Amino acid sequence: MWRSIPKCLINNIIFRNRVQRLPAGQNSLCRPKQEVSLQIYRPHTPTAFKISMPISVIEKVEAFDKQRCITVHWDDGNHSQYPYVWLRDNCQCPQCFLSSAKARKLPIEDLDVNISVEKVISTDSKISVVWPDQHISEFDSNWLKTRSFAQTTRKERQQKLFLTDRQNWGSELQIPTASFEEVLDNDEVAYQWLKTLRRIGVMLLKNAPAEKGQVAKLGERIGYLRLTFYGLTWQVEDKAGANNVAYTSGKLSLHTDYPALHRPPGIQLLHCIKPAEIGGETQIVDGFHVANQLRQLNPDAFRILTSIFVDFTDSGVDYCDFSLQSKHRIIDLDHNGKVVQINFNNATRDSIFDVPVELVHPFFSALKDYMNLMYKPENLITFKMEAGDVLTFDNWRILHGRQNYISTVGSSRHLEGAYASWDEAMSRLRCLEQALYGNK
Ligand SMILES: C[N+](C)(C)CCCC(=O)O
Ligand SMILES: O=C(O)CCC(=O)C(=O)O
Ligand SMILES: [Fe+2]
Ligand SMILES: [Zn+2]
Repeated sequence: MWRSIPKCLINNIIFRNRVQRLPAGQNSLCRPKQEVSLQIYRPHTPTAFKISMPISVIEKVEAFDKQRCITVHWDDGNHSQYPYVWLRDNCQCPQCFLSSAKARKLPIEDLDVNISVEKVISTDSKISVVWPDQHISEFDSNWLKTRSFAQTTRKERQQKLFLTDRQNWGSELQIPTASFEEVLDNDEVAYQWLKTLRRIGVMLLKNAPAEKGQVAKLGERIGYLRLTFYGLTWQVEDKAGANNVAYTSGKLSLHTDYPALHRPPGIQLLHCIKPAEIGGETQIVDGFHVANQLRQLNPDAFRILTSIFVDFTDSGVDYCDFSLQSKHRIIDLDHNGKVVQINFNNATRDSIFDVPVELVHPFFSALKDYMNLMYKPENLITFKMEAGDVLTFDNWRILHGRQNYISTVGSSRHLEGAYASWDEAMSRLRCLEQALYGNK
C-alpha cells in the first residue's frame, strides 16, 4: 500500500544533523520536487504489534553523520540509536523487502556499509529516511522500538524469542502433567505443554491410548518428528540381538539420548504402552541444575567436563546401516558460561578417547563426581510410568534412566519413543502464542 505522508504529521525535518522544528501550519518540505512525489511505502507491520504493542511515540529524531547513527527520542524521555547501515539494510520498501515472505531482497553486495543520510523526516509514529540516491525508507515507530539496540531491550527480546529462563528443580518437583488428548485438541494446553517443556524440561502427558501411533500424533502437533537411524518412532522392548542397550531389560543409568550425533535430538517423547510388572521405573534429573551444583562444589571437575571432548560411537543396522562417530564436551556452555546442553550416554561413549594420557584419570574422576551428584536423593526423581503415560522431556537438559525389569514372555514391557527438535517445537510455540494471544 502506497500513501503520501499527511502533512499534519510532519513535525520535524532533519538536514544533516540539524533538527528543524516546523512551526504549526508550515508544511514546507525542503525539497519541493520530492514533496509532490513523496510516495512512501507503509512498512509491513506484523499483526502482533498492531494488537498489543503499546504505541511508541516519537518526539524527535537526530542524525549524526560522525557516528553514522540516527537517534530517535521517544516521548517517554528515552532515546534509541539506529546505525545508518542497519536502517538501509532493513528498508521495508517493496524493492528491498519481499513482504509476502517477510524477507530481505536487498543483497549484501548492494549495501553500502558507509552510507550517509540525506535527510530524515519524522512524524510521531514513523521516520522516513531519504538516502543520497533519493531512495526512501520508512520505519514504523513500534517496529523501531522493538528493535532497539539498548542492552536491556536486547536481553528481554532474546529471552522472549528463545525462552532461555529455566526453572531449576530437584526431587521435590511434582512432575507437571497434562492430558494427552488436550495437548492434541486444545491450543492453550499445547502451548502450556511446550512452555513447560522449555521452562521445567519435563511434562508427563496422561491417558494416551495404550497403542502405537501416539508419539507420531505429538510429532504432528509440533510439525514433524526427527528421523534418526532408529527410525521415525522406535520400540523400546527387550529384543534378541539388541542393537542398543535400551532394547534390553537391563538397567539404564542416567543418560541423554544419542550423543553419537553431533546434534543430539532436543526433545524426547516416550510413550508407555505396557509397563513391566516388576521393575522398569523411570529416573529423571535436571542436568543443568546438577551441573551448576558441580560448578560450585568442584570447579576442577566442572572445568574438565566443560572442556574435554569425549568421543562417542554408534554402529549397527536399524532404519538402515549406520556407523556414527562424534565428539562432545559432557557439559556445553554458551559464550556467557551458562550451561546449555548435556551430552552423555555411557553406553555409546567410545573406548577411543582422544586426550593426552594424563587427562584420562582426571576425566573419569570428574565424570564420577557429576554422576554421584545426580544420584543424590535431593536431585533424582524415580517413578513408574503407567500405560498411557507419555513422558516428554528436554533431551539437552534432562538425563533419564530406567531400573532393570523382569521380562515376561508374551506380556512384556513396551514403550514407543520418538524425537523432535527444539527449532520446530519453539516454532510451534511461537505460532500458538501468536494465534492465542497475539504475541504480547
Ligand atoms: C532409544 N534409542 C535406541 C532410539 C536411542 C538410545 C539412545 C542412545 O543410543 O544414545
Ligand atoms: O526404557 C526406558 O524406560 C527408557 C529407555 C530409554 O532410555 C531410551 O529408549 O532412550
Ligand atoms: Fe534413553
Ligand atoms: Zn528500499
